[in-house]
Amino acid sequence: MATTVMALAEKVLERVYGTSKSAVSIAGGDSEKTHRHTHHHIHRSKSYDDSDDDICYSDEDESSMELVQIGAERTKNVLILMSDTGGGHRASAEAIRDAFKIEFGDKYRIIVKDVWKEYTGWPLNDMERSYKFMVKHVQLWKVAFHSTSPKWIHSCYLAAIAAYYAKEVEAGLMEYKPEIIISVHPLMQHIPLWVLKWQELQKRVLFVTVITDLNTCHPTWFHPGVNRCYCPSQEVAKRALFDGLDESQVRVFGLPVRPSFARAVLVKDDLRKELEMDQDLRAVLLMGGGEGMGPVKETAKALEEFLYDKENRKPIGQMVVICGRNKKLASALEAIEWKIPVKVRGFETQMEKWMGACDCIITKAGPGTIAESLIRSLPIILNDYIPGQEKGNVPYVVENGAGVFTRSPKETARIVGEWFSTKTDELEQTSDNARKLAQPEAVFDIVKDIDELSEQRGPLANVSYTLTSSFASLV
Ligand SMILES: CCCCCCCC/C=C\CCCCCCCC(=O)OC[C@H](CO[C@@H]1O[C@H](CO)[C@H](O)[C@H](O)[C@H]1O)OC(=O)CCCCCCC/C=C\CCCCCCCC
Ligand SMILES: O=c1ccn([C@@H]2O[C@H](COP(=O)(O)OP(=O)(O)O)[C@@H](O)[C@H]2O)c(=O)[nH]1
Repeated sequence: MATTVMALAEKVLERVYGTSKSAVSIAGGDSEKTHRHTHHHIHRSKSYDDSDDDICYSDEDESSMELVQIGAERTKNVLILMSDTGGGHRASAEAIRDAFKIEFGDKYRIIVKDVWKEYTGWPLNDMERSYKFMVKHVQLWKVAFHSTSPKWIHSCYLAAIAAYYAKEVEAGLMEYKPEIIISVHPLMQHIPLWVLKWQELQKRVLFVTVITDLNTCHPTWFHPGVNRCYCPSQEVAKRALFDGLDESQVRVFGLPVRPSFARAVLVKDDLRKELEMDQDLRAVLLMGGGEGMGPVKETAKALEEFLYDKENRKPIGQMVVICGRNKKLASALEAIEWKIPVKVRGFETQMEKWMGACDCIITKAGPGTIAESLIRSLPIILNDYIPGQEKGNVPYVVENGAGVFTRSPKETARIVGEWFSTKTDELEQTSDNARKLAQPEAVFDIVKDIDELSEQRGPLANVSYTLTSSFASLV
């Protein structure tokens, strides 16, 4: 079945691009099918001299693309492919960018881009909105997630989209002239890898995937054509091997979290002063990912009740609510007169400070927020998860003793109330467990491994593209 679908999809591609002398593959791995094509919209002749490692694509026609290798010492371009479907992909992309800068200074030029959004059309350029809509209607997301899990189904969808947008994606990739491409998104393996193969660049451009889901991730993350697949946990690594990746492709370092979490020395008292919080009361951080999802308002109201000592008419705790990009939620919460100290914030860029100033966190099971909370040793109450990719994050936290799961706002507030009064030992124990699970160095291990891979490739990897304006006009 998969083979038939692939063959059909390739026929479509042939119609779109004509016949090319380069090898074209759509799905990769076992179901990969290669054809010989001549894409007549790029007239080029290739000269490649193995003996001195010179790579040179010169144009038959000056208006074409030229690919020239230059000195080994120059800055290498690294393109990180991401999309703002949720806040986690951008956070991981920025973490990788910052770690490259810290470790290697100017050796690499890092570009973080949603190439789909900038270069393609519907549905690829509208994934943020579609995703937001789908996760609001969770049953719809559940069906979409699970029904696209079989390889033949998602390969077929992606091949059809590739047939339509390959030229645009190619233009996007060429613009940034990457020697290394890092995908931090589940839907950004197949199409770029196929374009690289079509361009005969697969051997020269390093392509790695950094998975940002902790457990039950979608199989589109796993593409056998990658040079490396960085898995944040052993659970994900097992899935990668099961889906056909080779052990030599898989590395497990942890989920990449911004270096400001790993490297900063933060003192709670100083942070509370800086953030104008109460110095003495224990603090709970309440959030719902980059989009402020989940039962945030209901939980805030319940917390107000449980963190207020009615007998003595004084608060026993304070609360910080980070609403992310959910402006409606922020203004609704700001309009409430609270009995306890409450800070309502919008999208915060220094999450490490807010987490460092608090004693526990309530959040939906977003992998980024979980990994960051573990680094800050915050006991976690998970109050929601997106079906599919976030479901497995719940046992990851709960079974490791780093937190609890409950969907009930009242139960959540009761647990926080106890942690702040009669069960402070439990709070500390959970905090210790969280610290043990944290992998603050993951992002540095990932960039060091990428650097090593790139060094191993030697000067062959030092490819530079020259994209002439007339090539651009062809795409
Ligand atoms: C015969 C069966 C028919 C079934 C019909 C299904 C129609 C297909 C429609 C939609 C495709 C759904 C894609 C599912 C793949 C999901 C891969 C995945 O894990 O995506 C997750 C990301 C979001 O990232 C996560 O965010 C989390 C927090 O919110 C958390 O941070 C986590 O770490 C992240 O991984 O989701 C996306 O990016 C989804 C983008 C949705 C695009 C919707 C486009 C719909 C329009 C047309 C369909 C185009 C077909 C796309 C091809 C997809 C092939 C798999
Ligand atoms: O105001 C905010 C809210 C969230 N985040 C970050 O957004 C990411 C959210 O990722 P997660 O995987 O938890 O959930 P998603 O938003 O992808 O659903 C985390 O790194 C958060 O620290 C942020 O920087 N500022």
